[in-house]
Amino acid sequence: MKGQYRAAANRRKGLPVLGRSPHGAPPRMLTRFGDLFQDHPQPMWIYDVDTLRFLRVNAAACRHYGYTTDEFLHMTIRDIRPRDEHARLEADLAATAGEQKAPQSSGVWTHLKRDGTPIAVRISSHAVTYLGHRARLVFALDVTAQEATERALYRSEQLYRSLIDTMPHQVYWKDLDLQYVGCNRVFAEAAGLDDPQEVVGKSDENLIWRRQAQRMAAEDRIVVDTGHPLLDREDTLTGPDGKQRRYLVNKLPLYGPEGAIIGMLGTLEDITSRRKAEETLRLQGRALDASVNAIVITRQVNRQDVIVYANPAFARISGYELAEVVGQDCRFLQADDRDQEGLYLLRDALQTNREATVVLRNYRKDGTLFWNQLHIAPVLDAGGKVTHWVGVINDITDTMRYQQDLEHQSTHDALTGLPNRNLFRDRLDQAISYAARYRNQLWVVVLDLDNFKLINDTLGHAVGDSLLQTVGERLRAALRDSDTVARLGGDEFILLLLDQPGGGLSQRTVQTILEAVSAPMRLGAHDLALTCSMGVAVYPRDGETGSSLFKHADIALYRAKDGGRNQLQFYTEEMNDRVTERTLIEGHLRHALVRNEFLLYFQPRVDCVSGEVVGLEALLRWQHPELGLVSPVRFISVAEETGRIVEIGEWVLKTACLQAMAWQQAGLAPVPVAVNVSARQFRHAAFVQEVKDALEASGLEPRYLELELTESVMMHNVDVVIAAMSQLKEMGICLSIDDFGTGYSSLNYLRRFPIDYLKIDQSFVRDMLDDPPGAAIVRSIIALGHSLAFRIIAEGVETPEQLAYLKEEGCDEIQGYLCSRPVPEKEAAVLLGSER
Ligand SMILES: Nc1nc2c(ncn2[C@@H]2O[C@@H]3COP(=O)(O)O[C@H]4[C@@H](O)[C@H](n5cnc6c(=O)[nH]c(N)nc65)O[C@@H]4COP(=O)(O)O[C@H]3[C@H]2O)c(=O)[nH]1
Repeated sequence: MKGQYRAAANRRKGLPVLGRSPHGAPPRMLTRFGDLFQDHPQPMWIYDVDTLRFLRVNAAACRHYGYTTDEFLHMTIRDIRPRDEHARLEADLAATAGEQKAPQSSGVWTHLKRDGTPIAVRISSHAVTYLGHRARLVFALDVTAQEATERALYRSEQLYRSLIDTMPHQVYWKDLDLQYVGCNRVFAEAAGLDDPQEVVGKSDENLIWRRQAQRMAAEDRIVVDTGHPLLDREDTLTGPDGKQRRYLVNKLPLYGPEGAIIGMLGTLEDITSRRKAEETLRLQGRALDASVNAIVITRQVNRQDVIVYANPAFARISGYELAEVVGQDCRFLQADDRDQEGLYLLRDALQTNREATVVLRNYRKDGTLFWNQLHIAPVLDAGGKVTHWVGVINDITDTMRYQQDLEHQSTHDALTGLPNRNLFRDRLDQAISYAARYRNQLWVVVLDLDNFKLINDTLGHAVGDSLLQTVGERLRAALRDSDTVARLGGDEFILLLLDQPGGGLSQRTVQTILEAVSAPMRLGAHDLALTCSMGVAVYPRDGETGSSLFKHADIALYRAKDGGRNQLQFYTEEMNDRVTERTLIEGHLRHALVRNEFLLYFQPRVDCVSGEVVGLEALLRWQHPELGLVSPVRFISVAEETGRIVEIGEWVLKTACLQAMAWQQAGLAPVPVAVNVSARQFRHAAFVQEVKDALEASGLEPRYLELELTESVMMHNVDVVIAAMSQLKEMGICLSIDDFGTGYSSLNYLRRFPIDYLKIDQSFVRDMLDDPPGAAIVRSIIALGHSLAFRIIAEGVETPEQLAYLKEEGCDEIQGYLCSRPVPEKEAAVLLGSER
């Protein structure tokens, strides 16, 4: 009873109830044990192996865990464990399920105090039977603090190890014998070792850089002996691949806890790539500096492209000192010249981060222009973002100047510097579209210098050239800035006159130009008075396109020249008709010879004194099936222009000779036949031979052939002409100058030519009786002609009064309607027959 009471009391006190003695009284030993259990400073408890319920806990357990004994006795050993340890607990319980009596350690566990604080507890236990329960007595040693220290120590060691290992540099440490005590992973790798531990106990002689070992040892020795560190020294060492690598070496003394040097710590930084990169940078920098192209690097700052670098070539090209431009926006290079196509392209490239090449007008510090072919390229960072722009400036001023020169040459006349035909056409086309929009007029004036060829041939090309230059300058000066004067080539100029508000176009405008050209000019030793002929076509009346205005002005010019030069002609529709007719004639003329459409008429020449027929002039006629009998006035000039006159002339020569011979053979009076020879025909190389052939073929004696040449024949290649004339003269052929007075040969000039007759042009004869100066000209031609021993023939004599006057003035022969019109061969034969 007493024992039962005591057990109950003990239970109430939380004392262990270890079972009863077989006699029912609590054994003394248990009581002692109970005290020991209860008072033990280490937490202890007994739990039921089947229910896991606490059966007894000691005071230290209550203190440590914060539960009362009662609370413990209502709990299981699961309740003092965090959830995540439950599985481990079950596994442990299963493993210790046997009735091992021996104490068992089951390691360190996490328990929870009543307030939830986790603690690390080392558990050891052994099986007991407690009050009939299968139970375990548990000793719980709180190792939380110890664990924390160990963990911290472990972590610190780990940290230190990983710190050293993650360092990009090689780290090693040696003892006083200069043997390696440790190193990091990088060092081990560089030394060709698999693990840092392998270095321990080794010296440099055992490692791959053994050749440099002695030198390294000497350095190390200084550090450990003197305590002086060796800092930032560059060295070349053998790398794991056997290649030489560049290192930055640091060596420091290592001190022990007592402050004595116990070894040394070394670091090696592999700077091979850095040095290579530096070398590359140095070379690139040098290349930038030495580049002939200016190079600029910019960076965007506040939406401005600010220069951060410019090379010396930039300073040379731009004239700016580098210090002046760094920090500046590149815009200053364009000054105020902002409206440039290149700038728009540049802006676009900058906005879209594209490379681009543009041409810009830039200005040097001194304000002079230079053409810049700029290539820009973005510089990207590792993330692909544009950080800078590189600009390569190429000074293409010379190229541009050359291009401009070429362009100028292709659009301007080299001699006068005036626009040429191409540029004129451009301007004309532009002016037409402007005039069309504003309903304005514009005038196209083709201008041709009269007798320029004569001046050029007689005074030389140098005089001719300066004459053209002077005319060019005068024309330019006579025109307004808005007008254009261009040189078409030779002595032909073309003007484009614009109708301007307050300055309308009038004949007076063109008259001013005419006067500007004809003002006397002195070229070297020569005083010249020049005249010109002009043809005008007016937009829109005479044409709405450049080419029609061109063509019509040209037609008008022809008319001006035809009309006796030194005049101005406005284009008319009728002129176009003439051109149309020329085209028609030209077409038909092609077939005239082969179709045998030519024939000759003859006009007698009569001696003024005797009244006898002293010669016949052969005059060409063209009998065309559609055009009828075509006058030579209509077709000779066309034949001359097309060159067809050569073969036609040859036909005339042959036919005239044959006819003259036929008349002679028919017993008619043998008189010379005069044949007209055009300048172009005469210049033909085979002309003299053709004459010989015609005489031979007909059998006509040369003295019965006369050749009528115009003054123009004598204006070119004078020596060649004289030589040909002399040959003809030697053959016995007579030569005459036709239409004398209309050309520009002076009588003095004529002296050089072997001529027999001068034929006074009919225009003088026609007017001489009504026009005293005309009569004076006729008189002087006769007088001067005679003084040079020429015979004088007057052409176009129609009236007895004219004949009387001419006779009185001593004219030798006449030709004209007064005697006879040109007549066909049969009628001519009659005239000759009547002479007999
Ligand atoms: N008003 C007027 N006219 C008169 C009178 N007497 C003669 N005529 C015309 O005056 C022209 C004289 O010939 P030309 O001065 O050599 O002028 C010639 C000559 O330069 C050229 N021509 C004619 N035949 C030939 C030829 O075979 N070869 C070359 N190259 N030219 C030719 O054509 C020109 C014109 O020839 P045609 O029409 O035959 O015109 C002829 C003749 O019909 C007159 O009293 N009054």
